[in-house]
Amino acid sequence: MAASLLLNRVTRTSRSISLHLGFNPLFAQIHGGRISGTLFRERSLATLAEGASHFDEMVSVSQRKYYLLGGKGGVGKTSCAASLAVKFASYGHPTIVVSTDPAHSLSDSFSQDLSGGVLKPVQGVDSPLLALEITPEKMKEEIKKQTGDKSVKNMMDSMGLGMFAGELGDLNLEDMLNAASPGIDEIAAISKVLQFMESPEYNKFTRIVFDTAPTGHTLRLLSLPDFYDSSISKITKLKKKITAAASAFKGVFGRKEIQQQEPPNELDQLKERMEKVRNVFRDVDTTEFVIVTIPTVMAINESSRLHASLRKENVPVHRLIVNQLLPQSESDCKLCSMRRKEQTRVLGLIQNDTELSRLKLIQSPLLDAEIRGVPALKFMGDLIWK
Ligand SMILES: Nc1ncnc2c1ncn2[C@@H]1O[C@H](COP(=O)(O)OP(=O)(O)OP(=O)(O)O)[C@@H](O)[C@H]1O
Repeated sequence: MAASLLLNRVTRTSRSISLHLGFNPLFAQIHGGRISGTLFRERSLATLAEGASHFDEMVSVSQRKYYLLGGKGGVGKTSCAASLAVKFASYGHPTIVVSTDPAHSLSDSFSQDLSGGVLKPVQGVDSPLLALEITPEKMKEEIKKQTGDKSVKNMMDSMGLGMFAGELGDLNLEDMLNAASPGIDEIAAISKVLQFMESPEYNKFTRIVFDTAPTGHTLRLLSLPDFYDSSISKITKLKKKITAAASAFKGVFGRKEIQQQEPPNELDQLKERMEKVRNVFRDVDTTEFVIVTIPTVMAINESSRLHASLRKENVPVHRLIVNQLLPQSESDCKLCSMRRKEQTRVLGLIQNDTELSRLKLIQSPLLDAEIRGVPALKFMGDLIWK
């Protein structure tokens, strides 16, 4: 799309952007020069272009791909995830974008109501693009229904089978589900998404983009499937013991033996879905975690630790977005030039960081307006995903 046409669409449809247009260096760059008396050098664009994302690789495969975007709070995860989803859709991939952050901002980012915990079509995109803001409370209820409302120990006690409860150690599902645990919110969310994925009506969606919660939550998300898996295994083992005990008890009183091979129950299904989550996270052919950061020492350090943890968990990571980079300008205020110097220094730190230097660096400029609405996301997407 011609830059001027895009600019017109942004101006028409995104009030917040158009209010700032006359002062936006990037929009100015697109027009090749002078706006509001400010001249922007051609080399600004050249510098930004160096940090290409190799989007052709991301878009070319027709099989389904999962992209998880994560990083420190407020760095631009939602904006990058939403812009990627819009870009995939505009390249013909039916796409779903899912927020697993309990503090959702997809609706704000798209400037549309996407709340309610159900998949909703995003307006203003040519190909199918659905968005989902996961409602953790709904999902917790669902898990509780599957595992029972009581703690496992209480349940065993009330059944007069307390002697088996030791098998479970300190496991208390109710506490686990009620704890203010973002990891559980996340895993519940992803498990819910997998449920959607299993349904044939969603088969056609070839790109699934996750806007994840800030770093700490996401790391818990990655380790939780294993925790759930072992917990569920314990419960299943216990259930088998109880079934065997009940069977012996009934046998003594001349009742028919309970069949040893039961059909899969809800716990088994939950376990299966946990395994799927774990496998999806680690599958190099289908999944990629994109780290989003900003050019500050603190954010870079956190991103480096995030990458180390993801690597340890065998989660595929190939790209690092450094967002909110100040574009070059000849007429800099003192603050801008000091910040730019600092940002250049931080980019140097990335190059020397043993974790982050392995990644493809994507440089994303700081725009002088909030990125809200599909036209603005398209604009941002064209700068990042190329
Ligand atoms: N490159 C950019 N230029 C200008 N504004 C930006 C840029 N990237 C993000 N923003 C703005 O910064 C704010 C935070 O962005 P966003 O919601 O995408 O971050 P986040 O990492 O998802 O935040 P949270 O951790 O709170 O979910 C938004 O107002 C967004 O429009």
